[in-house]
Amino acid sequence: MKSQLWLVVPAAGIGQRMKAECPKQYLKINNRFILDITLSRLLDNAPFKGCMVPLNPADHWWPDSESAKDDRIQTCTGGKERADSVLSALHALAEQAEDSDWVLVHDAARPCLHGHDLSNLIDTLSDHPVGGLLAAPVADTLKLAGGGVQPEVEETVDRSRLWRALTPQMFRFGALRAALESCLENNQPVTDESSAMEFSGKMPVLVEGRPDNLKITVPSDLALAEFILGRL
Ligand SMILES: Nc1ccn([C@@H]2O[C@H](COP(=O)(O)OP(=O)(O)OP(=O)(O)O)[C@@H](O)[C@H]2O)c(=O)n1
Ligand SMILES: C[C@](O)(CO)[C@H](O)COP(=O)(O)O
Repeated sequence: MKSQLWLVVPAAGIGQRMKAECPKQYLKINNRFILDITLSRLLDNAPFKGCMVPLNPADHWWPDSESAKDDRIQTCTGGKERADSVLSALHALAEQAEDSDWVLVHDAARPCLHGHDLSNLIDTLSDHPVGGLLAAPVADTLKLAGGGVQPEVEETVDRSRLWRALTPQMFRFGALRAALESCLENNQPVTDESSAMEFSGKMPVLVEGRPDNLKITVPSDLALAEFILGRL
């Protein structure tokens, strides 16, 4: 039987680095919540069986979103860290998904995902035993900072094999769930799904994606995201 494709969009963060009046996923671009833009760009461009969005328990914006009225989308309660929220979503989907199904995880804060990158990731990994992630080769010279209040260069790092991890990241449902459970049980901090799979001994595939798949993180990212979306 063909593996189904599930979508998890972690949206339970508080956007501390954004220093905004609301969590950044509820800031607006062209009068739409960033979360709604992200979800529509995913759900309208790939055949997902279902979508789970972990929300912050204090989230009171969701009922006013377009997505709250979309019956393709379910919600659950997120956790302390992003990995907790993703695992919470996998637990919420456990009755519906098979271990061999694919789950694609994409940050709510990345609304600029290009449809070609989404379909290329899915097509590239569809027969792969492990899965992988969108990523972009590092284009800048990288410096390793020394200690101290005014950081100084300790060394210049060889960037020839360094990539920036993006999202979506796509793995088999059962394997990702087990990998995240193991990391969290062992207090192994992970900031993306690939790290959890790596800790379980796997080697996820790097699928090159557009560097403008921006994660809105700090205030200056908002205008940049608006510009990028205007050109997609
Ligand atoms: N406990 C958390 C933390 C983050 N996220 C989500 O994970 C994505 C990427 O995380 P990040 O950019 O770090 O968002 P925040 O944690 O909100 O940002 P900050 O670290 O500045 O607070 C975001 O869509 C965020 O909503 C989540 O679902 N649950
Ligand atoms: C998942 C991610 O977007 C890949 O780069 C990144 O790790 C999220 O990190 P954050 O600190 O939760 O923003």
